[in-house]
Amino acid sequence: MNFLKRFFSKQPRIPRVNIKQRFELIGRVGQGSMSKVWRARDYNTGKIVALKVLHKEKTEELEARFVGLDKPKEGEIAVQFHHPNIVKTFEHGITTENEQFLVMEFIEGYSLSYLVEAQNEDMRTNCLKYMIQLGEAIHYFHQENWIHRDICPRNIMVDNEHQLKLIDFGLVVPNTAAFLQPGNRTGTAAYMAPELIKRQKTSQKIDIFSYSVTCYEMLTKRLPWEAAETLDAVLQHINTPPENIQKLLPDLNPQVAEAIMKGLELYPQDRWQTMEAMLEPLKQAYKTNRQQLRDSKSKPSAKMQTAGPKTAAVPPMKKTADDQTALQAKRPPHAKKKIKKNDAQDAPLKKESPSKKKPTPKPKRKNPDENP
Ligand SMILES: Nc1ncnc2c1ncn2[C@@H]1O[C@H](COP(=O)(O)OP(=O)(O)OP(=O)(O)O)[C@@H](O)[C@H]1O
Repeated sequence: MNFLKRFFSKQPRIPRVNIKQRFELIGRVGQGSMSKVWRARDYNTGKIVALKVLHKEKTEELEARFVGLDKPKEGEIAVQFHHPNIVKTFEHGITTENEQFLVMEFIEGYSLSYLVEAQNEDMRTNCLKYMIQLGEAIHYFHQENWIHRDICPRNIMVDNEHQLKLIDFGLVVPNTAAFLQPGNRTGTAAYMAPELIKRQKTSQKIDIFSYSVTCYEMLTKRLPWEAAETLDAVLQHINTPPENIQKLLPDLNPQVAEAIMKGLELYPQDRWQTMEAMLEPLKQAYKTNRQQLRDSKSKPSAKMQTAGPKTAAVPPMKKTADDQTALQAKRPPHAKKKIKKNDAQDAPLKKESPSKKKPTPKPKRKNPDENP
């Protein structure tokens, strides 16, 4: 049947690529739940690339959720993005084994999951900058009329130049009426917007919600709710308000705190209406803090006169960053993450991102799939 469909299809035949002939597979990197990713050398160009080969059955399973909607393939979507905070995809195609593959720029760096967990100097220094970069990537996405549907630290990397890059487009859908209809819960449970969990109509505001959860986690190393092991638990936690981030981080710049809390609103109409609008206070906070930092550097006696900006103290950190003053003076006492990030039961298996230095265990899938 599939053969007949393909035979009569008007789509141009895509030439099959023999991966082993075309690429030198230098080593596996990371661990995707939907794919295998290699650091590879492209024999055609001599360049080092990231080669992502999608798992055939899991991809078919995912595509079946969008049956009749003609969802574009991950590679078709990915090659369209041209943004400094989105990984560059050079090429996509089908292997001789009939798997979809993508050829991307290879990012030397870390998974944001690792940085969230490590809360190292890079993270403390650049956290607000990374939040803004991620917001810019999502804003671009939305302007181009897509919904990402899976914003979470696992799908984000930070390169060695401190540039954040969104890397995974497996669940991206067009922002068109057909794809906004209630029903399909695909995504990562702990980051899913309430309307998605409740199988209501969706919009680009589901990304604003996931983005806000991600920012919350970047700052506090924990999620805004108590542990959510299953989708049922997530259903319960969306009925309780998220813990106010300002309570955990009293010295956090209030503009940043309010922006995040508004992004976590239960009802989409109460959230930021656009990513651009949410970015405004974050950028403002960044600017203010740069200015405060400049002022405090240029006036050595200022320290004696005032205690400095309320949000400036970050005692254990090096005081060189432009944006560190926007962040917290101290981490919350219960910063250790208690929450395992699990998949929606009807989503493709999603797990914590591994990182170069700190591989994380695969979460267990607790229940069988629900119908989308
Ligand atoms: N361009 C890249 N450069 C370097 N490493 C990459 C790149 N793309 C992906 N990786 C690595 O491969 C891992 C898996 O990639 P990706 O998230 O795209 O796969 P996936 O199968 O869709 O994952 P999941 O569905 O579990 O989120 C990443 O966490 C990262 O470690």
